[in-house]
Amino acid sequence: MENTVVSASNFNAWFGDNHVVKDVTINIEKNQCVAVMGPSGCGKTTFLRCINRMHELIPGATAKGSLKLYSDEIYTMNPIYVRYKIGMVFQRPNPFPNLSIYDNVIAGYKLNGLKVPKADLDNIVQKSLTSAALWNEVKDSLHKKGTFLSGGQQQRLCIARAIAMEPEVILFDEPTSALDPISTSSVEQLFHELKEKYTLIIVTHNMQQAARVSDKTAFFYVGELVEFDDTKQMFTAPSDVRTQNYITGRFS
Ligand SMILES: Nc1ncnc2c1ncn2[C@@H]1O[C@H](COP(=O)(O)OP(=O)(O)OP(=O)(O)O)[C@@H](O)[C@H]1O
Repeated sequence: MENTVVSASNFNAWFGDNHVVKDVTINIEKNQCVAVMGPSGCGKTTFLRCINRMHELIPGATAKGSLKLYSDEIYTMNPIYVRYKIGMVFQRPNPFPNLSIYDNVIAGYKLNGLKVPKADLDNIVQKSLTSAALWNEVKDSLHKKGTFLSGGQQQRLCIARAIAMEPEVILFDEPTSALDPISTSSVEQLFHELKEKYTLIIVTHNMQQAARVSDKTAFFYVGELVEFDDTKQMFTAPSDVRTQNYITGRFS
């Protein structure tokens, strides 16, 4: 489909013999916010980590099937390039503790030895922090360590770090589960702004959050993608009894 940014077709992933993502087929469209839900251990994070080639960093982890960014097979692309284009934000904010706010934002450039003129880096830092709704709070302390920020600010700094690489897609793995309600709300607000420019895929255990922020929801169960539909539809009239059981709290 013309608007599809990420697509999987009969995609599978394993840890050794443990088959944890089973024949997943999905098309994710540009500028959508997609929530990925399901009980613990059903393969949500593994699927997310396949999308930016992080799964293979674990010894014994393998994958098979088609997974594309636009029309390119992700598993034949350069993994470093994949991780620029498909950024990731983790459960716990993980700014580099020894780097300043400024250097955290441009860490992807520094770590990969990309030579960019200082004026351009200044511009990237300002633009990325602005897009992550953090610029006004940190513009006078760019050279202080990122770890002095609050948890919510640190998470927005990690979002700015992903944005700095000009991604197409940003993956979020339970991005607010370590944050207080106010920080959670500011990150959720940010999702609405970010999807104007990027495609967002968010693993969340929080159904209210999925309902608040996502356009579409994917429901995983024991490694299978059981249902993928408009979030409203999924929460009001799911088509599969397993989804129904999950959203009504019959299993967690
Ligand atoms: N590093 C690893 N090594 C071996 N097995 C793993 C590893 N990470 C996850 N698994 C296994 O893969 C399966 C899927 O795990 P995954 O983390 O993808 O599930 P999840 O749906 O994201 O769970 P949760 O909601 O609890 O985070 C589980 O059986 C888990 O034990």
